[in-house]
Amino acid sequence: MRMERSQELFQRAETCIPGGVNSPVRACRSVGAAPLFIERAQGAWLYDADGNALIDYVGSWGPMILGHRHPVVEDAIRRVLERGVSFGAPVDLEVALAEKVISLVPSVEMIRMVNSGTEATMSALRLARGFTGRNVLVKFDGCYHGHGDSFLVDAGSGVATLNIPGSPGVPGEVTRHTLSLPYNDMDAFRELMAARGGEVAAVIVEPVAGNMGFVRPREGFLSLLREETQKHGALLIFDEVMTGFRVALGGVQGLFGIKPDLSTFGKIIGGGLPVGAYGGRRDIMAHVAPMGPVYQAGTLSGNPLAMAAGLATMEEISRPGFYENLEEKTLKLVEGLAAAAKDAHIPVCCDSIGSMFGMFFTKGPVHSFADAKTSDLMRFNAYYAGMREKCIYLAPSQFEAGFVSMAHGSAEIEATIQAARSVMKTL
Ligand SMILES: Cc1ncc(COP(=O)(O)O)c(C=O)c1O
Ligand SMILES: N[C@H](C=O)CCC(=O)O
Repeated sequence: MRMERSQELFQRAETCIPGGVNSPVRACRSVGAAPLFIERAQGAWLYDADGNALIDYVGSWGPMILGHRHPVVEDAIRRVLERGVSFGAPVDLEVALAEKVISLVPSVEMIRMVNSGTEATMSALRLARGFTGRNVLVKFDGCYHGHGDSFLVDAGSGVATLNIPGSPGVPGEVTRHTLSLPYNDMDAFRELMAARGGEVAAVIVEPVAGNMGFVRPREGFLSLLREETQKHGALLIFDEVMTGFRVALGGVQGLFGIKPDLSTFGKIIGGGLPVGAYGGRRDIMAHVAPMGPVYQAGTLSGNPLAMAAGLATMEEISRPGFYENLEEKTLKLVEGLAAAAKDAHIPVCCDSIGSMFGMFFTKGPVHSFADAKTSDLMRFNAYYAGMREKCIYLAPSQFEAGFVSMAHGSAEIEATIQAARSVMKTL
């Protein structure tokens, strides 16, 4: 694989952007590689600056569920370009997207659009604190809820990848209100709520975790969170920035039939443009300014380009059979990867829900961040390097999930499994 142009661009980037990237995981540091600079994308494929064509399982970290350059999404964006790209005033498209999300997610009665998942979770937490008059936030180790101060305690994604315990610049006065528990540990959660439930403003969770690698909730875990929060007057926030419209049309809450008080979204609802959103019970959302006193605002919030791309994406994924088809592709991929590992006598733990998947290099089982960290990272790094050399583009970290898009056909899935078969033999 040629990399001269990517390397040249990265050297330039390192002189003017911290680490050469605008988000840490992209730098590929933990896998000891240099990032590929992407020139363009089409369907399931990325084309880099050196002309390499790669099968993409990152999908811009989740949004590209239809694949790259879907014609319906592009048409919707083009139509907005003819109207103007930003007005800082209400537009019909924001109402349509709000109505669409509300129609698909029963727990969401009102919703506010923001510009990123980080903004969505920060705003939801402020709202939960404003609504309950309490300060304590309960989260789970290895979950990532964006880079807001309160969430940078035992966090997943880049924080886990770079092995950062917290972050300088985050005041202890803020994080002392954050309590982090092992994911899926029901006894620890019961005990915490029994001791401090009356102080808890919100419990936030990735209802299927994707930022410590892919980890599904144990049976009863999410319903326990629902029962205990209700009992103690705390709000339950499902962070569905990654899982929303990814694992199923109604997100994890639709799949498992649990109604959180608030939910956060991002990624897919923006169709690849910068978007986040938080929504939930009407009586809680009524506290958001200007309807209520909890302040939250945004110059570009509800941006028409992003609303149009999101809305077009949402229409496409609402078509009958969409999720069944996508899940079938993903299962085929995951079964193929597991079989490749088995034949090479390499212990792995593969799993998926909908089109979100993961593979740990451990015999498992993996129920928590501590379990995820038993994965053989040297082996993961070698696997990542081998797959990239074979033009399979995976997230450059064991602590990230993978995504299949509607544009992945059997040829791409089969090529990926064959690449894994040959790489696994070398590990
Ligand atoms: C579950 C979850 N919450 C929040 C975020 C933050 O979103 P963003 O990167 O758009 O700020 C992410 C992704 O980064 C995420 O996966
Ligand atoms: N895991 C993160 C989001 O889901 C990766 C995106 C990023 O931080 O750049």
